[in-house]
Amino acid sequence: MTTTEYDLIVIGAGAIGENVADRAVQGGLRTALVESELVGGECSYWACMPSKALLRSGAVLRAARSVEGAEEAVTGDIDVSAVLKRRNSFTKDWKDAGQADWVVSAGIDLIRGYARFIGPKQIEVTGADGTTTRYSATHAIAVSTGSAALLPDIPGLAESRPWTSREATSAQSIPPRLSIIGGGVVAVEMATAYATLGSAVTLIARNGILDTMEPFAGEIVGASLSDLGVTLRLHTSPASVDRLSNGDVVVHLDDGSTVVSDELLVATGRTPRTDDLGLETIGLTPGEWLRVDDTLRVVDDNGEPFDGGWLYATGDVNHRALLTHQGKYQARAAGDVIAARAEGRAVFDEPWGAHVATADHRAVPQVTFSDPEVASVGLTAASAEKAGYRTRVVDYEIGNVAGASVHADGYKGTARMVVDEDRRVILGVTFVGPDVGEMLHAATIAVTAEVPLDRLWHAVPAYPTMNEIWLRLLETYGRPVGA
Ligand SMILES: Cc1cc2nc3c(=O)[nH]c(=O)nc-3n(C[C@H](O)[C@H](O)[C@H](O)COP(=O)(O)OP(=O)(O)OC[C@H]3O[C@@H](n4cnc5c(N)ncnc54)[C@H](O)[C@@H]3O)c2cc1C
Ligand SMILES: NC(=O)c1ccc[n+]([C@@H]2O[C@H](COP(=O)([O-])OP(=O)(O)OC[C@H]3O[C@@H](n4cnc5c(N)ncnc54)[C@H](O)[C@@H]3O)[C@@H](O)[C@H]2O)c1
Repeated sequence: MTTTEYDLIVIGAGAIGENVADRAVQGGLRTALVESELVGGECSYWACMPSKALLRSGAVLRAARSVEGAEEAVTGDIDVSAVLKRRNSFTKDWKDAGQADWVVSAGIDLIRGYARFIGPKQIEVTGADGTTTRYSATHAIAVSTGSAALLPDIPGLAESRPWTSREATSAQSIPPRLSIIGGGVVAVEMATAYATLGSAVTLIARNGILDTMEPFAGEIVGASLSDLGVTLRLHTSPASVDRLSNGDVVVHLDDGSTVVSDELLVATGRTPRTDDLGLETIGLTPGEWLRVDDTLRVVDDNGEPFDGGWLYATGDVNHRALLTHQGKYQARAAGDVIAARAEGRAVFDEPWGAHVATADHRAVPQVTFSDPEVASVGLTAASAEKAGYRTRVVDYEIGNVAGASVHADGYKGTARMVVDEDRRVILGVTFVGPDVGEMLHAATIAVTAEVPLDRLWHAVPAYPTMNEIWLRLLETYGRPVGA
């Protein structure tokens, strides 16, 4: 069998793999990108975009209903079929011709099929018709195979044909009753979407809601899910699941009660897509996340580049931050550093250098598109304390800001800033409230650039915008008035 050679092979053409390949080509490398399903990956077809499209119409409707004068103009209900049609347009009806065209136009060789390692720097790709072809890389292989929904080991669950995020984001009709296991981001967003679109939703969350975020985020979002009609079953776990002959799904909870629905969505986290990648042929363990250094090189148990440093992993599969924007940030660094190393150019791998993903450790922004939204970056108060910082926590009600009171009648929201008292810089910010997602980037800049609080006073927010929350947080923190 002949083997075709490339400088770099990227496995997985999700948002992250595409960007690794693009940067490497721009850096002068002959690059192949292998994809077994749809070019664009999970984010375009079964995650970010369709989920946000399912949520947006309801968010706009609620926003109009929260402003007197506009409220009176809202005379009808949400148009479910129009929402689903709009969602389908974002996923291009699950066809990837446009994204595949972009890959080719970027100078990347697109290889359709399922890739498996057959040895160091070597892969075999199985096409849809079962034929296999072999490829080798002179410099590097980057694994960008993403993650899949994790099905917990609950008796009867797998047999009851549960939905994962894929079915929840691509459903063409709304089940009358939907139960959801999980209290994280997927569970909360899909509970919001499906309750708005007419399902009777029950959310089963063993640890409460959004439990890795600031506690007030889960409290506010939980209360608003209840207002939307979602039944919350918190601090209880599913013991077993049955799919009855009439199609109903029954979740038996560990408190002895049951939840019956038409569909059951499992939203309990992710598992790496490394189980069938031939990792055993290169000395790695199938099914594990691929641990990397800050230049996205896979590392061995001692933290050293694995097998001399030809293997990279970017995006969900390295488990640093399971978010598209953060994976793409890694991809830019990885594509550039692979090209720099291959061409013998300078490598900038010091913290915050051009070839590292330092922000993964310190400043990961995330917006949860619940109602209200949760926008956060950096450390929570609890995680900052755990990390050993001497902190001060400043809270402020966003509704007291003039811009928020104009934005929506009775605006309710909370902001928190976590300050490193030794350096007087911000470690983390969380905003909860309608439309706070669009305010997050200022916080990301403040945390990433470690802008001193004294200088932040000079970043004047425009009046009357909700960004005046910054001024209120600083005033609450206090400013030295001089001796
Ligand atoms: C419901 C949901 C909503 C989300 N919403 C957001 C959001 O709003 N914002 C955000 O930032 N993040 C969001 N995320 C997270 C985001 O979707 C992921 O972080 C992102 O998709 C990861 O991209 P990736 O390229 O690493 O993996 P993927 O997008 O999974 O791409 C991996 C690609 O590799 C291919 N592949 C796998 N194995 C092989 C193989 N052996 N050979 C060839 N090809 C292979 C797959 O087919 C796939 O196309 C959401 C996730 C979910 C589940
Ligand atoms: N807007 C966004 O940025 C966005 C939206 C959706 C998803 N995502 C990303 O996708 C990833 C996956 O989201 P997710 O919500 O599936 O995971 P998650 O880790 O956010 O939440 C998992 C939830 O499942 C619960 N859980 C775990 N095991 C369980 C079990 N055996 N029984 C009962 N409950 C169990 C956990 O307590 C938690 O509430 C996240 O890391 C997130 O970054 C991002």
